[in-house]
Amino acid sequence: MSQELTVKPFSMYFDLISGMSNERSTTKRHLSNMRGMFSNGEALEAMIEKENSLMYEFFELEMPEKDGHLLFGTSIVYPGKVGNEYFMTKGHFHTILDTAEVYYCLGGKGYMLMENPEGDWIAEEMTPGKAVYVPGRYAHRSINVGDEPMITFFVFRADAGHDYGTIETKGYRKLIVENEGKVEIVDNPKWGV
Ligand SMILES: O=P(O)(O)OC[C@H]1O[C@](O)(CO)[C@@H](O)[C@@H]1O
Ligand SMILES: [Fe+2]
Repeated sequence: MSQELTVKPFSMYFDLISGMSNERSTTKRHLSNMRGMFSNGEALEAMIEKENSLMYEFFELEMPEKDGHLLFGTSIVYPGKVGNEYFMTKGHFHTILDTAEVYYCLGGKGYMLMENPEGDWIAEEMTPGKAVYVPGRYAHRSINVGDEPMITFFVFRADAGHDYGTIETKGYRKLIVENEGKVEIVDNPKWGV
């Protein structure tokens, strides 16, 4: 029997407020997993020394990595800042670059920051009820600019894969920072360096 026929219909419960499910455990990314991702590396190290707290967590279902399957789950980004930069996910391109993803915001306030290799970028605001379409070719990163956890539900092609290398080496073209109490999108001075 081919692999794709082995997945039976199933359902999974997610709490609408917390985004959590009691049916699985989450993948967790603590401050120490985010080394190299923030412009102020010293601020990050100082925070880690005090407490290596949780920055975000998400459900990673096990699905056959084959076209035709979809992978879904929730992601919870906690509030906070490293220096003046808001807590965020690492961000990634899909390994199969031309595969899209949908995010639906359940709670909190933030942005989906997207950019493609051609240099186009956009920061789409995420508030409860907002669905964001991330087209193929766009790297995507969730950024929490509020005081509450930012919770999203996501769906993407199960074989899309995660390419972290490009972001880890080049960074993002834009940063989302706090400046005098306001959210600002600024150029990343270290981009591509
Ligand atoms: O892969 P990152 O950038 O660490 O962010 C994790 C999020 O991205 C996803 O891979 C979905 O694109 C989720 O599994 C998770 O919510
Ligand atoms: Fe993705």
